[in-house]
Amino acid sequence: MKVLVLNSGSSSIKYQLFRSEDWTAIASGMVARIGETEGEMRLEWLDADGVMQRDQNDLAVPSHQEGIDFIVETLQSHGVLGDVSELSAIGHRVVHGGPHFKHPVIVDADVLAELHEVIPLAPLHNPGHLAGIEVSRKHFPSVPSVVVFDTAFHQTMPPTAYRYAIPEYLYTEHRIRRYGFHGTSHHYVAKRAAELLDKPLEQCNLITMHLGNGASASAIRNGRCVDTSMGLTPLEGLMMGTRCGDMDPAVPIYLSKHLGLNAEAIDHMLNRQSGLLGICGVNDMREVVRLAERGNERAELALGMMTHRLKKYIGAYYAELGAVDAIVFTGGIGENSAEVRAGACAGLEALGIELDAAANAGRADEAGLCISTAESRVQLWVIPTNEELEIAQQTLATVERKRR
Ligand SMILES: Nc1ncnc2c1ncn2[C@@H]1O[C@H](COP(=O)(O)OP(=O)(O)O)[C@@H](O)[C@H]1O
Ligand SMILES: CC(=O)OP(=O)(O)O
Ligand SMILES: [Mg+2]
Repeated sequence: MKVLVLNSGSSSIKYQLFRSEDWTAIASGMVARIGETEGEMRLEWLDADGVMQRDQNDLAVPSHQEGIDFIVETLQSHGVLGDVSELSAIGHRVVHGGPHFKHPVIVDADVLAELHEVIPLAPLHNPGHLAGIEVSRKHFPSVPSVVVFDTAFHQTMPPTAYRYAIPEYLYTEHRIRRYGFHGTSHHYVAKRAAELLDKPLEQCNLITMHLGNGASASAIRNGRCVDTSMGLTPLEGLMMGTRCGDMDPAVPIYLSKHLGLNAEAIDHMLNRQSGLLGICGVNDMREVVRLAERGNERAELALGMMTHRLKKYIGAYYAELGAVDAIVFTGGIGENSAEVRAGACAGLEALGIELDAAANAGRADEAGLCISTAESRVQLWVIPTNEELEIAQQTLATVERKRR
């Protein structure tokens, strides 16, 4: 049997098709630059002889709807999806589950209505997710769709970590609190770290750093999340590609009062024009590092700001946890940028955090890469995330629980 996973982001859709017997990815790919004049489409799949095939083009993809139509049609035209009766379920990443969703659920009319309600809490992400669900229900009306939430793993946080120090009714009536995101990824790498540490997850204290376009850190005590850096929305916490992360909450008030910006303009500025992009004009970390190496001062500052804040969160979460078995780096930046990892760990030797520079220069594959010295009290690991695999496994488990 097969499980298809759609991970629709703000401007891209990543997908993988798994064979559930052994969780082999039999197809994977992405549609990116949705809404731009040139798109980017990549597909890799195993053909009938088990040989990996590739296809790519740069045709424009006007919307998420068309992107998903395109994915399904491409999979079908290459014979990868085959007989629809072989598809057990479709798993969808949903960034914000709001206050209601603590576990994955099978989509029905009530679930769809609740998802529409939480769109304002994740405006960059949730509209794309809904398009994904609607289009896959159109193509495969008989196949259950399951939604897996980024917020779910963080539901174990205590109120001391998830409440904001604002009037109580904002929480009780409006559910304004810290939710946290990238939970599927934090959970996946935490499980992998436990395997690598050779301990049950329930006995591991970890700090996990998911550093992609969006970035967040989590403090994990005995395998459960006790704090995370993102908040009501994915804007709080670390500095990101285009998002500002932490700052004085008076800044938006100042922008409104003294620069005359309305809510829409402030939202756009802080979500899409800030972060690395706001400081040095580019948001791709590869480009930031290249510019910084050539002595570009704005890029040096952007890199320095990002690693300064990573270090602050490592220190804060270390203090919260009291003892830390390992710090895990993942996401496009965490998996690939030795500069960012080195900057985040520099000067933390007194905390028992010792980076091995030669190991840090290596490449992490699925097995994970240990980048701490043998003496380091806290192990440092690079562990590639696989949100799609985690979603596929939770999707199948959800459908099977329903059948029983
Ligand atoms: N070799 C690399 N060195 C540094 N940064 C990288 C490298 N490869 C990818 N990245 C960065 O990873 C980020 C994207 O991360 P990813 O996890 O793929 O994003 P998303 O949040 O969209 O899933 C980009 O900032 C990109 O520059
Ligand atoms: C929640 C979030 O920030 O997701 P992404 O990193 O995919 O943008
Ligand atoms: Mg991501």
